[in-house]
Amino acid sequence: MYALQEIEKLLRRNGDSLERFTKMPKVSESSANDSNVLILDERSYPREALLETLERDAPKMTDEQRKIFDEIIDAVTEGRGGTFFVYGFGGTGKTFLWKLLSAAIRSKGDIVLNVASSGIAS
Ligand SMILES: Nc1ncnc2c1ncn2[C@@H]1O[C@H](COP(=O)(O)OP(=O)(O)OP(=O)(O)O)[C@@H](O)[C@H]1O
Repeated sequence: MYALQEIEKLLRRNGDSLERFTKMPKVSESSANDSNVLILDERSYPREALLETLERDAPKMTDEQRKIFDEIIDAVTEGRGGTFFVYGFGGTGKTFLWKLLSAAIRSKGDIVLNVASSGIAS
């Protein structure tokens, strides 16, 4: 079904539709919306558990972690975006901070995509 929906979207962008291909199955209008499984997956993290993590660990943040957390969350909630380079010695809490940022954003149903550049860590 998902593949069909994607094909339908491509066709519509070009002024066409699966409707024209009588032998093809049809995509219902209702399933055409909110149908991207990749997006649905990213929005379906267990929010209660994320909120628990947030409530448990957010108060533990150091002043420095809190400052970075607030700055990044503000950029997200205000839709400003930005590029932030968080650095520090091993064991200083970068991953801890990253998990809290992910939990804060995902618990609202918003999307966090983790990516990594290979060859950078040493
Ligand atoms: N503010 C904090 N309160 C309690 N525990 C913390 C805090 N910050 C970090 N930790 C804990 O310290 C340990 C090391 O932190 P973390 O793994 O986030 O460091 P890191 O900077 O990502 O390290 P590395 O660069 O080696 O990957 C983890 O067990 C983490 O849960």
